[in-house]
Amino acid sequence: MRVHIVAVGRLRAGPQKDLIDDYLPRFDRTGRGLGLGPARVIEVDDRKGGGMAGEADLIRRALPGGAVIVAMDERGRVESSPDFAQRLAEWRDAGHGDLALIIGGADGIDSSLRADADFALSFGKMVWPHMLVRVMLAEQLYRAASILAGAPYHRN
Ligand SMILES: C[S@@+](CC[C@H](N)C(=O)[O-])C[C@H]1O[C@@H](n2cnc3c(N)ncnc32)[C@H](O)[C@@H]1O
Repeated sequence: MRVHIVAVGRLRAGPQKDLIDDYLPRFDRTGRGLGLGPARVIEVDDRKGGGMAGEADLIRRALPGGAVIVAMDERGRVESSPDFAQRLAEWRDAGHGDLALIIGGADGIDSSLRADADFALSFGKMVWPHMLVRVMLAEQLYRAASILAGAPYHRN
């Protein structure tokens, strides 16, 4: 199952990009034997100032057809890392070829797009900066693959 992190804004070179460039290849390597990956980041940038609706349009166009759609949303469901790993495995086992995880911009994800998502995943009730959510998601994907592979990265 290919993984697409669809995110608003451009991430410049720096520590956050370095972490993503570390975690996603680790996810790819660990997930390869599990039918997970590769993972990539698709950045969308609404330069025309269309607000959340404009961003939602760009995001919709970037979504692979038939993908499971997950909205990253502080109002969504909080899960343990093992539960998230199990959820990925269930989507994979159900035969889904693509998983898209959407991270909104400063104003969040347009309500119509949130309503269309198959699942809303929360990293807790606090609102995090979207660039940090990218890093956290990349790490949780790697952690999930490690859990499913029985690798020692995750310790309870
Ligand atoms: C700065 S936040 C925008 C928050 C905005 N107030 C809203 O109503 O969605 C940017 C994006 O980061 C992600 N995000 C921020 N905090 C999150 C959390 N606790 N759990 C999951 N995603 C989060 C969401 O995708 C959100 O759209």
